[in-house]
Amino acid sequence: MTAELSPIDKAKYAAARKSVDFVENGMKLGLGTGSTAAWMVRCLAERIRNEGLKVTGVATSSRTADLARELGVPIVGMDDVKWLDLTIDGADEFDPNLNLIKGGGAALLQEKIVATASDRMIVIADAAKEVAQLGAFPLPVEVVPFGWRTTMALIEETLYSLDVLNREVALRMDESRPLKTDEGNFILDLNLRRIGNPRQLALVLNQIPGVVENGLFIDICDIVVIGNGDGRVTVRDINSGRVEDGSVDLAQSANIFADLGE
Ligand SMILES: O=C[C@H](O)[C@H](O)[C@H](O)COP(=O)(O)O
Repeated sequence: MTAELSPIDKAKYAAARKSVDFVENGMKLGLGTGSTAAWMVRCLAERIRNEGLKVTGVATSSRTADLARELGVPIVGMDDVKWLDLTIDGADEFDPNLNLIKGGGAALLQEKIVATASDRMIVIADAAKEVAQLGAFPLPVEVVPFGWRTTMALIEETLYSLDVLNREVALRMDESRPLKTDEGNFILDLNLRRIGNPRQLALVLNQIPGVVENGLFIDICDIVVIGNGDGRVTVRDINSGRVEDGSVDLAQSANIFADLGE
């Protein structure tokens, strides 16, 4: 079958393909969640198959664990390794300081635990995810189901006290029921339009009883790999300040796509 990817999928593939160049033999890897991270798992599986690369993966969701196992990427639990060499994950938004909004796929809790426990975190994203200021993407906050309406009211009050002008908070639904995360929690999406002080907001939200974790990743990401639909990639390292431009061969994306029978 001849697979034709959309420009956005080509961009995600390009970023994912480039990111697996950072993976070395014997590494313990955090594997992110979402459509871009799924490309990374596919590219990693290809390296395992073709080069005999040996890695141990920790998945950040049941979806990623299922995909990785299906493709032959070895998966262990977080408690089996405790610490990781590298995590590669997608993001919903990233700003010039590589602060992120994550959780569009409801996996932010495991993603944050895994990324924080990694020596390095690489975010892979298409160019549209880059923003000057975080907040256009609604900020996901994971809350326990018990008393979630009270938690939501406390969040709204907190946003008011921080002078956040736009503060629409919505319970994320899965058809007619509240969406449940892998841990059985709910997600509240905070439509704030712009987040003036992401560091402060991340800290304050986590003080509210009932909040388990929020989708702001502050000072966690080290490198972003930005992909474009024509195969161009940019690698930006926040620690060294280095920026490198390159490109990946998009022809291989169709092979991976076809190999998977998609
Ligand atoms: O909960 C999901 C994650 O944070 C994803 O990494 C994020 O939503 C980006 O997903 P995608 O690559 O599908 O845009």
